[in-house]
Amino acid sequence: MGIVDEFDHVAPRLRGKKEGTFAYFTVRDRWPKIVTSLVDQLTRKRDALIEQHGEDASADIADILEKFSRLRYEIMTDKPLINFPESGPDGKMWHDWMEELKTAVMPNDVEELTYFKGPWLFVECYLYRFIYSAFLATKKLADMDYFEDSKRKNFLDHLDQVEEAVAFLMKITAKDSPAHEMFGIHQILKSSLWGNRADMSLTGGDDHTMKMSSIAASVQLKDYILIDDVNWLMVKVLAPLQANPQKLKNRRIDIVLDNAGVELCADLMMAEFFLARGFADKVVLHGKAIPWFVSDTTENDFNWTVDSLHLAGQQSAKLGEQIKKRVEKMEIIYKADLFWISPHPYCDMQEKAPELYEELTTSSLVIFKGDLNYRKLVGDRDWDLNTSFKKAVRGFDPCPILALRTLKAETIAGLTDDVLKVLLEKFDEDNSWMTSGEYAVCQLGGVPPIEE
Ligand SMILES: O=P(O)(O)OC[C@H]1O[C@](O)(CO)[C@@H](O)[C@@H]1O
Repeated sequence: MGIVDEFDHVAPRLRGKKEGTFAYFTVRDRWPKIVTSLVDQLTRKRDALIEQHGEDASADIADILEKFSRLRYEIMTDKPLINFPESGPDGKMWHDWMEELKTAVMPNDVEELTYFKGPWLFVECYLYRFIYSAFLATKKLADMDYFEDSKRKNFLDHLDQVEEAVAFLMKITAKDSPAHEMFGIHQILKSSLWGNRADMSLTGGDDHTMKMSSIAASVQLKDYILIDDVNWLMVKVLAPLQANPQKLKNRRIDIVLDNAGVELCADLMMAEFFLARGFADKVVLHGKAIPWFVSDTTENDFNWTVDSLHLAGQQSAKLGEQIKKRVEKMEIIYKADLFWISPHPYCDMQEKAPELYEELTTSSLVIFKGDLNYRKLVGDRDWDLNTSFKKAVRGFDPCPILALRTLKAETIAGLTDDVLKVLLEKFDEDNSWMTSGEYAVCQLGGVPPIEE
């Protein structure tokens, strides 16, 4: 049903207008802060950019700064979203989606599509697309990744942690390793999960350094995982994949990436683990086509990270070489479908991006990394906390899906009564556990429950 849906009454979409919520705080404080930090960066880099690109860059910067100062004002005064120029591969689509949303979802009040009143997920994606359009309209800075510095710094700040985690991976994937075939799955998946703690959009691009390696976190932070379906995943998906009774040669696992930096390193480790331990013949990594949500992975980040792994140490250097070989042999493939930078929940994928959906049906497992992907899985709605995950994804099941997410938004589904009781005792009315990034889920969908 697209953006228009008949299920709206089931659970309302999150919106920034409700005071006291994280969405409200995000629109009021976090978005202006992210825009301000871009302004600071451009001002700081002005001379260097002019030296690199010539005098045209000066006018480009002035133009962007002017647009950003208007953007900040419009966010803070809750103005209606305006169409940006229909440029870029998805410019026309954005135009249509905004019209669709204004006329269909909010038919009685066109004015409602404002920064605070519009659906939080839609408006937040719009914000990052607006920022991109400001650069895209320039003569010299259209290709600039304005979030690059913080992404690279995040990687460089975690070199020791990356090397420690990769050393574990190398040990369990070595040809002569005595480790049982299933050994390491919990650590590798949870290392990828906890890598998601270190994202930079929560802090508006400021430092967010992980003190321990993601592998150490996988062991030490067990109690912070509110839903842990990894055993179920092993039984229902990974064991049959590894046994491969039909001797298939095209077993495929997909990872829908989230942040560059330390999280991407853990995701690359996970891809290598699946290939080296015989769970898949091919791993497809899905990244973003443009700079997105501050720290999301683009193709450039992927290539840079693989090329830079050697900076972390010897084991990481080996991993980097191994990944390059796998990319050449097309055992690891990087893709960036435009759907991942659209504002749609994943229940709309079949309608909005049928080819991508079809492609995912050929996969044995799609792993969705991070908070934004989770918000899109459950439609960014205010579900009752014990609503089943199956209900919240509203029919999205191209194949088994696994969400590896640390909680940074007030939406979640599938909590058991026992977990809810513990949370209630610890936090009472305080919702901070939903947004602090301290808690996490490893949640499986698209396969029958274990007891069936
Ligand atoms: O990198 P992640 O895990 O997708 O998180 C993105 C962050 O931005 C948000 O979308 C809110 O601005 C949160 O959901 C989350 O804090």
